[in-house]
Amino acid sequence: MSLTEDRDLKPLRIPFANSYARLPENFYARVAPTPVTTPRLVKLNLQLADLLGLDAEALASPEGVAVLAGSRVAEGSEPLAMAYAGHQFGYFVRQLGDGRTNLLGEVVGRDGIRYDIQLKGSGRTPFSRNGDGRAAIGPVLREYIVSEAMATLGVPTTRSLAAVTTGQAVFRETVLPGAVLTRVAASHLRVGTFQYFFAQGDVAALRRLADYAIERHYSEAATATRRYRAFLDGVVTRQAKLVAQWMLLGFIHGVMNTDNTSISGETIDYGPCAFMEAYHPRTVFSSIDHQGRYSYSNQPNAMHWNLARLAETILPLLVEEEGGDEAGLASAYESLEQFGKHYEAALNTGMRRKLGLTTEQESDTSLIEDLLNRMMEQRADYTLTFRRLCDAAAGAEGNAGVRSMFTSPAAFDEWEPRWRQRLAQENLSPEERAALMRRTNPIYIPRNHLVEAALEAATEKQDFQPFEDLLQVLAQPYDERPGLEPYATPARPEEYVSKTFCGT
Ligand SMILES: Nc1ncnc2c1ncn2[C@@H]1O[C@H](COP(=O)(O)OP(=O)(O)OP(=O)(O)O)[C@@H](O)[C@H]1O
Ligand SMILES: [Mg+2]
Repeated sequence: MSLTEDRDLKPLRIPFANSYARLPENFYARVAPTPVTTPRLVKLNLQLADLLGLDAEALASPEGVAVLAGSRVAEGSEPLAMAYAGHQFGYFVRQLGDGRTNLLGEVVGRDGIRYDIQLKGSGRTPFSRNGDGRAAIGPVLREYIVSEAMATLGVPTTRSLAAVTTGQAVFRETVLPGAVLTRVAASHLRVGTFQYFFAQGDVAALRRLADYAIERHYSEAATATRRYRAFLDGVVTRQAKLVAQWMLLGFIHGVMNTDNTSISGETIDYGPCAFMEAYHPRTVFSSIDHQGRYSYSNQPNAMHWNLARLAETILPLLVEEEGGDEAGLASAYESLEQFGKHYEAALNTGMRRKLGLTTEQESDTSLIEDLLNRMMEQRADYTLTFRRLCDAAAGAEGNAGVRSMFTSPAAFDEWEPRWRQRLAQENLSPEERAALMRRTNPIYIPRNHLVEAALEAATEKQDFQPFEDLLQVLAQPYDERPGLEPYATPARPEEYVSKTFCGT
């Protein structure tokens, strides 16, 4: 990138305003990133830098790149690795923690929100266990692509500020180029952070952590009569809405462990994630998820389970707040019960919108289910079916695209009259409806084979052009452009399934 060759240096100043580093010492380990040999900037997110009030030119200078690679600690940075525990595929691990990431510090963005700036892949920490503390270029770019695509699609998520290569090899099944991702989040608090102190029976730390989370993310809870209940309600509501958004986009997180479930309600940790292509509720991408624990349709259950683990950790606070064991427990249950209601509401509203409906009728649920069942039987591409439905909404002459999604188009033809009858009960013109639908059903998502191709070019040939091209297309996911058909098309499933998505 030519910006790195700029000799006219601007000093790098990051206006850190750290709060996590003020918490007690047992919340983290103070540890600086490990310097690397030859850092090289692959990508800098100019818009995000601007939102954070950071000087992009200075970030792209050799000094800035050294900071982004972890070779240099910027002034005001108080690097640390956060402590956390977590249930991984249902099994509890008392101590995980940031084994390959360093929180550099926090900045307050132009939007007034406080953001963590964190390096991922920046070397060993006291939480590394047997890991090397590093990340390979492929997974770093996958996280960059998918997190930024999710942000553009309006899904709460961690963001990607930069990707740099380290010049050092990492050893996985093969030797791979190493890289560091600069990740930005409203915070990196996880359900697992609460579990860490719960496992130690440290109620004082839990209270401190909950108060910190309330101040940072749920200020409305601070003034509530039952602040910890209000906090739990807040997390439950945000996570229910988040998972509904994933479902509406066909997004499969892949590794919904409690340490990968954020308190802020943002999507975090893009490991074995993928967008579903042929619709099937039981789709799994992670090669280690043999039981389908984190399959597409199990995501709401998995999240509800994770939230129950959170509720468990703050039970002592709820008991105190309610003035008794039973009342405290009842409060936790009541809060968790809200998950289904919020999830269903968000899902149904979103699904109606996908179908072009602006009003609500009870029979809509069965209309949606009927379509999804037909899509499942016919292995119809999830994203494209809804997108081509927008063309059909403009008039029956636009049916060809959506019909072609079904192996047997009769499956669509049988459903279509039901849908058209329902549409006729609303007062939108076909053009208005199609336009509305095109703003909710993306045409471009991070197609798995394109993500893989971009990662492969970067890994094998240090060719970052496919990565750049993909990012550019994904920056306008709703706006269908001529010549970009390959970006909208799935690979043949048999080509795709042969790849595994677990490289971290
Ligand atoms: N190469 C590695 N070296 C050291 N620790 C690692 C490495 N890879 C993963 N870990 C640690 O293993 C645990 C689980 O890893 P997981 O893949 O969920 O997280 P991650 O992708 O490293 O990070 P995050 O959740 O912050 O996105 C975490 O504690 C993580 O820090
Ligand atoms: Mg993780």
